[in-house]
Amino acid sequence: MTDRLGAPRAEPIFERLALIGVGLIGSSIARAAREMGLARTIVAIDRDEGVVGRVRDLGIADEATGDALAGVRDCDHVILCVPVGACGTVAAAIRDGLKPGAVVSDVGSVKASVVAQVAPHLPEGVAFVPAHPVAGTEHSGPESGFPTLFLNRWCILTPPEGTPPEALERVRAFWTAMGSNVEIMTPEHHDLVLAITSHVPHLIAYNIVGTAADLETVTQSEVIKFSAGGFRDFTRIAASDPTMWRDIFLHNKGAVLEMLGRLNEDIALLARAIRWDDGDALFNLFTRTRAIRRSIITQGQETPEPDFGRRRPD
Ligand SMILES: NC(=O)c1ccc[n+]([C@@H]2O[C@H](COP(=O)([O-])OP(=O)(O)OC[C@H]3O[C@@H](n4cnc5c(N)ncnc54)[C@H](O)[C@@H]3O)[C@@H](O)[C@H]2O)c1
Ligand SMILES: O=C(O)C(=O)C[C@]1(C(=O)O)C=C[C@@H](O)C=C1
Repeated sequence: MTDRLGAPRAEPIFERLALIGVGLIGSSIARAAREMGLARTIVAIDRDEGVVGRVRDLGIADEATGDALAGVRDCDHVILCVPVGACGTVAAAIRDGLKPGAVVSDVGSVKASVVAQVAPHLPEGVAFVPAHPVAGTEHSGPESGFPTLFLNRWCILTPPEGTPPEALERVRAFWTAMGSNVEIMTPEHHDLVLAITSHVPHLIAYNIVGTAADLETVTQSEVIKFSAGGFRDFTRIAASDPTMWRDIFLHNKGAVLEMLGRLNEDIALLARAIRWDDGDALFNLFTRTRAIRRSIITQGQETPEPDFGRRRPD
C-alpha cells in the first residue's frame, strides 16, 4: 500500500473514520482514504436518506447511515463535510457520541465561523483541527467525487491555540497522504485570502451570468447560443451548489465585503481608463494578470486542459 506520493504505508492513520455529509468532498475523501488505506473502517453519514442509499450502491464506504450520533461512536477521526452553515448543528448532534481522544475536523470553505460554531460543542479530550482543501468542482453529490481531487492542491489547517500537536500531525499526515500540500494559518487570515481567491470570483461569476440572463436585449437562447469562450467559463463556476455558496457568503461577510469594496474601486479605475482611451493602463494591467496566470500553471495549481484525471469533463 502506498500513499499519493508513492511512500509505503504500513498502518492506517485512523482506525475508524466518519465522514458527515457525503457529497463531492466527503465522497472524494472516502474514495482517496479507501484507495490509500488511511483508515481501517470508513463510516459515511448523511441526513439525506437518498444519499445514504447511493453511497451504499457506490460501495465507497464500509458503513452508511443517516444517524450521525450513532455513526460517530468509536470513531477516532470525524470530518464534517456539510455546508458551512450546518456545522454547528452537526457538532451539537454528535457531541454525546464522540469518544475521548477523537480528532474532529471539517472541510468548510470558511474557517472563523466554523470554529465559532463547532468548538463550543466539543467535549474535553476531543481535539479540533479545522481544514480546508482548496480543491473542488462545480458538481455536487456522492457520484461527483473522485480520489485524485486533492492531488497537488493546498489543504489549509487552522488549528486553535492549544491543539494537541499529535492531533495536528495526524490530520496533516492524512491530507499529505491524499496528495495535498498542507499549510497552517489562522482562521481570520484564511478567510481574508480565500475571499479574494475563491469567494469573490464566484460572486462575480454568479453576477455576470445573472445579469446576462436578465438583459432584455439578450434573450436566454442567445446567451446559450453564443456562450463559447469567456462567458462559458463563468457559467461553469456559476453552476456551483447554491446552498454551499449561500452559506459561504453569509459566513464570510466581513472579508467578502472588504474585498468587494476594493474591487469596486479597481473597476471604476478600469472604466475610467476605457473612457479616456488610456490604452497603457489597460495594457499594463493585462500584462500583469497574464503573468499571474502563467505562474499559477508553472506552480501546478492549474492543469492545462484537457485533464479528465482531476476534473470531470462537462
Ligand atoms: N465543492 C467544492 O468545490 C468545495 C471545495 C472545498 C471545500 N468545500 C466545502 O465542503 C463542504 C461540502 O461541500 P460539497 O461540495 O461536498 O457539498 P455537497 O452538496 O456535494 O454535499 C454536502 C452533503 O452534506 C449533506 N448534509 C447537509 N446538511 C447536513 C446535515 N445537517 N447532516 C448531515 N449531512 C448533511 C447533504 O445531504 C449533502 O449530501 C462545504 O462546507 C464546502 O464549503 C467544497
Ligand atoms: O474549481 C472549482 O470549481 C472551485 O470552485 C473550487 C474552489 C475554488 O474556488 O477554487 C471552490 C471552493 C472551495 O472552497 C475550494 C475550491
